[in-house]
Amino acid sequence: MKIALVGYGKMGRAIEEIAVERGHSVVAKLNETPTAESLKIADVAIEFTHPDAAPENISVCLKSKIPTVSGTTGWLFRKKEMDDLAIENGTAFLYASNFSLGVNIFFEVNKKLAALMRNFDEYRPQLEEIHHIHKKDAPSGTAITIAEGIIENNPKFDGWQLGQTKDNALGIFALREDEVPGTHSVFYRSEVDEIELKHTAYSRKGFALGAVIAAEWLHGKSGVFGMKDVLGID
Ligand SMILES: NC(=O)C1=CN([C@@H]2O[C@H](COP(=O)(O)OP(=O)(O)OC[C@H]3O[C@@H](n4cnc5c(N)ncnc54)[C@H](O)[C@@H]3O)[C@@H](O)[C@H]2O)C=CC1
Ligand SMILES: O=C(O)C1=N[C@H](C(=O)O)C[C@H](O)C1
Repeated sequence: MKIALVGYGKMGRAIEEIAVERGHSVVAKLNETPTAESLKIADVAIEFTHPDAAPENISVCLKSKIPTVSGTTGWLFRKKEMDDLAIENGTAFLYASNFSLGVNIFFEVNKKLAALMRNFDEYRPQLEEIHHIHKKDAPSGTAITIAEGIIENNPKFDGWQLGQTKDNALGIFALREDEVPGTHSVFYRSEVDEIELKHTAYSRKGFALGAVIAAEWLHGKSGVFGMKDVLGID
């Protein structure tokens, strides 16, 4: 498969390494908005850039009819526009807040735990995410997906907020430390004990592998997809 890397930063480089190991060729490494010309020979585009740049980058890829995988976080208020563009242009779009297998399993366990805990008012859920100091957005896209999983399964919550909360808002603590690749925890705390569900990424390799597997899966398809489709999770 011929891959265009839109964004050749930490993730772009990690994706290149895995893509080449898996027999693909990287035909473009772009640190600026792509053009139809720069994408011409690509079978798929993989976009990991910046929250402010992602919608324009993805639009160009989809209008050029290139199936596109995006992992950039912090721009999701414009997701529906991108989904519509994929359909209008007869191509494919796949977004995931986190491409690692472990986190996608965590997402499912989190929803089941939230459903179980909704009848136990003595436990209050709270989220924590820890990332490297270069991260542009807070909370992380992954933490937002985890929060949505709890809100869907516990009618006591109707939204999330950064920091300590009371009542109906789920609290998310976003910490920035050194070069941490990404750690996410859900705590259920009572007066007497605590339950913790935690995922720790040791490096960016799991994110990069998931993005390449998603691109392999997307090649030749049309429509709007997520990691659940790639992993066959119902
Ligand atoms: N979904 C997932 O599994 C993961 C998502 N991410 C997200 O991916 C994004 C990128 O992360 P990193 O690679 O660590 O960041 P980075 O800062 O190392 O790399 C971003 C690259 O995008 C380039 N860029 C900036 N504006 C651009 C534009 N208009 N067009 C094309 N390229 C442009 C920059 O020059 C830079 O090389 C972030 O939003 C991060 O949160 C990161 C890891 C995993
Ligand atoms: O910026 C990062 O590095 C990461 N961003 C994603 C997020 O916002 O959830 C995924 C991963 O945690 C790393």
